[in-house]
Amino acid sequence: MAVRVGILGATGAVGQRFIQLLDDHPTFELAALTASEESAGKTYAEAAKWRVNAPIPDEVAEMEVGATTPEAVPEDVDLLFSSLPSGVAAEVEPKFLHEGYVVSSNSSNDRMAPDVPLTIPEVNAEHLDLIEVQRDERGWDGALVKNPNCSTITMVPTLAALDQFGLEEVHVSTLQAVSGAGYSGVSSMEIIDNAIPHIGGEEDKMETESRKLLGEFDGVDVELHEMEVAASCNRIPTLDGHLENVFAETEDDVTPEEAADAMREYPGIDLHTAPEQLIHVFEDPSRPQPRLDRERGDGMQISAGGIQETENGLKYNCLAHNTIRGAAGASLLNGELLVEEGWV
Ligand SMILES: NC(=O)C1=CN([C@@H]2O[C@H](COP(=O)(O)OP(=O)(O)OC[C@H]3O[C@@H](n4cnc5c(N)ncnc54)[C@H](OP(=O)(O)O)[C@@H]3O)[C@@H](O)[C@H]2O)C=CC1
Ligand SMILES: N[C@@H](CC(=O)OP(=O)(O)O)C(=O)O
Repeated sequence: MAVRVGILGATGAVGQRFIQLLDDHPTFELAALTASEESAGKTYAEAAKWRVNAPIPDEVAEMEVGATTPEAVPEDVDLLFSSLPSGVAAEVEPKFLHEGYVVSSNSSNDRMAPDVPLTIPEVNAEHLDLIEVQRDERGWDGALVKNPNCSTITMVPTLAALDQFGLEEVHVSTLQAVSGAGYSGVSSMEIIDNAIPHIGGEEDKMETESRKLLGEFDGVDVELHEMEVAASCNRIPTLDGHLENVFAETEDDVTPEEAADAMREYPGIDLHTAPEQLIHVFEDPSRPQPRLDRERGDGMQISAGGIQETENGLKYNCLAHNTIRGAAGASLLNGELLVEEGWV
């Protein structure tokens, strides 16, 4: 049976990716679109500055955009995807949760809240049971689930694969695409012929969210993973696809071959939007590259390569599409997991 879904913040860059990914989805039927007061009342085609390189699906172009309030969303909508600016989401999402909506959110507010599941379905699906705790503590009939930050989600599946060797310390340096900052986030004069060695708040997100994602859930709390994570985040002039250089220290000795096997064999999940193989490992040390590899698995696969031994562990590179696996695709996959596990 079809699951009726809506998108909060549907006109934005991530909202547009949701629309692209929901087109022809086998179970999700798009039934509501919301945005700011400025867009409310317009058709989607009038309200959205469409920038995806495929046309707006015909049936979506003519849909009316509503205000981002529970009253503007039909009651029979089962699941909401949220891609609002985090300040707006912090104010608005709780209103929907009080009204009983289940919200799969990409916005960064509440990701580290102890009673909010922060999930990558292939990595820590069991954290979803935090919803019980959340409902008890907040009195919500609905449920709030978050996906991690785009740079975090690029690295964490590779770390999950290496955790069997005892992760102790992780250093990561990122080369992040401009789409991560949104359409007007970085001006062309700032970024062409340049690199910017600072992205506000990003390093802290990578250092904390990764430890929650790999943390142990005991049925009540998530105990953060003990590894130390230090991140350095940089913006470079690519359009999509975050590339990261990771240095991982492990308790046990691990060869590059063992690490590559662990990544290749890390299990995927049987959900519509999930790639068949979660991590693709390149032998060619010059891969992965953003332009060549970001679309692998329809933008949902993680790529890794250049795995080498260091004194205390390994170094390697990884890459993912930041607005698909790192944003809309991540929320969509969490939505599919919520349905699969019976929360919707
Ligand atoms: N993981 C990643 O790579 C990325 C994550 N993100 C995160 O996703 C979220 C959305 O980002 P992005 O799509 O780039 O943002 P945009 O600015 O492109 O879109 C924001 C959306 O929110 C709506 N909106 C803005 N203000 C309000 C308001 N006061 N009330 C209701 N709706 C409002 C906008 O509507 P309107 O068109 O009417 O203004 C629009 O639909 C952010 O939290 C961002 O940090 C973003 C990019 C990439
Ligand atoms: N900060 C990310 C994008 C982003 O918006 O992240 P978050 O979902 O944590 O707000 C980038 O610039 O590439």
